[in-house]
Amino acid sequence: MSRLIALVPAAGSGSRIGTAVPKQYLPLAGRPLLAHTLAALLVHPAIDAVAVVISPEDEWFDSYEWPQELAVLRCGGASRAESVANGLVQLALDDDDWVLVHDAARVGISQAALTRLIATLASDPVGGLLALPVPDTVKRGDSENRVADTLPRADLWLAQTPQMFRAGLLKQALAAAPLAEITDEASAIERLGFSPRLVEGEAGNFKVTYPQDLTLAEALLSARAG
Ligand SMILES: Nc1ccn([C@@H]2O[C@H](COP(=O)(O)OP(=O)(O)OP(=O)(O)O)[C@@H](O)[C@H]2O)c(=O)n1
Ligand SMILES: C[C@](O)(CO)[C@H](O)COP(=O)(O)O
Repeated sequence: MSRLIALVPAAGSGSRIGTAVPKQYLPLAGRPLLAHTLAALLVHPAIDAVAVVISPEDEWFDSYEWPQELAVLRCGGASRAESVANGLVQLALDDDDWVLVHDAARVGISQAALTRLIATLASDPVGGLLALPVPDTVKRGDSENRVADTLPRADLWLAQTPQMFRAGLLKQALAAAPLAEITDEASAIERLGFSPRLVEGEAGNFKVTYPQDLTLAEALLSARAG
């Protein structure tokens, strides 16, 4: 029987948030940011195991206590895609196993969104991702920040994570892709000619990217804690 393994890339530097402490270890509602993301995955009943990819140079991870069942892979690479590809190599996976890749920085992932993704993709031949239909009018800008035109948005979605694919297909896709150009798993799969399924995500599953996102994330997590 195939398994479902969550893989969390957490080897980034958080350059856009610009803090001395790397983004994944910033304190958020009483715990390092990464701990919230891992906790959401570890409690989901359909997920068999959770692995985190950290940088080989990481000097922070060992300062905290982590759940014993967490697999820690110290093989992060120069880009997110490289960290995911390296992590997949380290895990002993069957080609049929599902891999659910989720950004450490998306702390707001809910159990309901995880269940929706996993249930929708269980019988899908390709796999897919959480994504949000674009809610605003979309403008293309020119080099002087003036509007060049307004784009039709009916078919536009904002890609979130988790992104869930069979291990064999994902490994093949990442091995064939120019990793420096790949910003998510789905785009590597697309390059093989497949069309990943879009499953409706949620606004709370945003990626903590800029300093102001921390306030939002803290409010979301505190509200959920009750
Ligand atoms: N070489 C890298 C770069 C990113 N990531 C991870 O990929 C996720 C999404 O990346 P992003 O939010 O862009 O994080 P950073 O790369 O840390 O941020 P920035 O781009 O602002 O430097 C994060 O959980 C991050 O830790 C990773 O594992 N390895
Ligand atoms: C994978 C991702 O979260 C999808 O939106 C996103 O591409 C990762 O962030 P980055 O800024 O591209 O590293």
